[in-house]
Amino acid sequence: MTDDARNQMEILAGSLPFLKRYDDQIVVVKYGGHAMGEEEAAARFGRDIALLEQMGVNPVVVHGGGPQINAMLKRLNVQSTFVNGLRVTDAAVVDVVEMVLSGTVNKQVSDCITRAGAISVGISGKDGGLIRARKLTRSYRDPESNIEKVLDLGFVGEPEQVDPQVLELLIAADIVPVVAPVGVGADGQTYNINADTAAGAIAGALSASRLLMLTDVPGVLDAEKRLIPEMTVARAKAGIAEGWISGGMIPKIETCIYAIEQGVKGAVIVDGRVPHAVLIELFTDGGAGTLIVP
Ligand SMILES: Nc1ncnc2c1ncn2[C@@H]1O[C@H](COP(=O)(O)OP(=O)(O)O)[C@@H](O)[C@H]1O
Ligand SMILES: CC(=O)N[C@@H](CCC(=O)OP(=O)(O)O)C(=O)O
Repeated sequence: MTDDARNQMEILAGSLPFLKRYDDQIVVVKYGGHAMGEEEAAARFGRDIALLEQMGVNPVVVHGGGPQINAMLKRLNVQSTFVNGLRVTDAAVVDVVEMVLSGTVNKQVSDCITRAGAISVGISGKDGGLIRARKLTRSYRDPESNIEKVLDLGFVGEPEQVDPQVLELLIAADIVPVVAPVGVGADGQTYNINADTAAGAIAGALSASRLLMLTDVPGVLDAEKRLIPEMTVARAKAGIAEGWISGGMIPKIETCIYAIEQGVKGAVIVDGRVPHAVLIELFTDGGAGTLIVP
């Protein structure tokens, strides 16, 4: 037997405790638009998810697509801006958001997983009554007048109720669900939901054992740009207040805190551009990225 073959078998044998830990467990993977990268990276992600399914883990993918929406808005000459990592979404923007997320991106992601040998079905939060949304209302203190004001983000929604039945049916049939973060209101209005928020709500509703947030940075970085391997909820909140956690990292952190409060055992922010990021996180002792702990 060659050294290579021996090493390979060592790795396989070493994964037994992790296989037991995650056997039949639900792992929600949030696949950020920035993590998607080139074709080869996406194919590799598909193979990792297919491998998890084959190993007896139940992966559920919730994807983003911020950069992909930006590209389409630019092509169509529609303007949009962000406030605290959330896209201000008017009627024209919400149409483009749904088209890109539930269309192109959703199908690309489920196709990557299916081509890697698992069966994957892409749906949006509007399918099967998965995500009932309501308009997100945020208040902020106006620095000039020091008065509390309500921020109007248009058709940005937050999950009001998640009915995981459709996901449970797919999981029971050994199908990997891929979810686009679009929800529908009681009145039939389509809402643009931040993908991190949607992933957290789905992880909570499914009582997932892990929530992995794949993005384009090594994890949460401190004010000196050093990776923080483990962070308490209190430190995360301080980071937002002090400003060294900003932009798209804010909904990620808020989601991890929410998921932990809902009973998800571990919420991690990892660099999705690193080959096999998902497997490293789940099947090694050290893991990767930033683990948020209570
Ligand atoms: N403290 C921080 N640590 C890491 N990234 C941060 C921090 N504060 C802000 N960010 C920003 O958050 C971004 C990740 O959020 P986002 O762009 O929404 O990613 P995704 O598309 O994967 O959801 C990073 O690229 C970085 O620019
Ligand atoms: C309300 C809001 O901001 N929605 C996001 C939905 C996509 C998303 O979250 O994509 P990433 O995970 O790639 O950032 C947006 O319009 O960009």
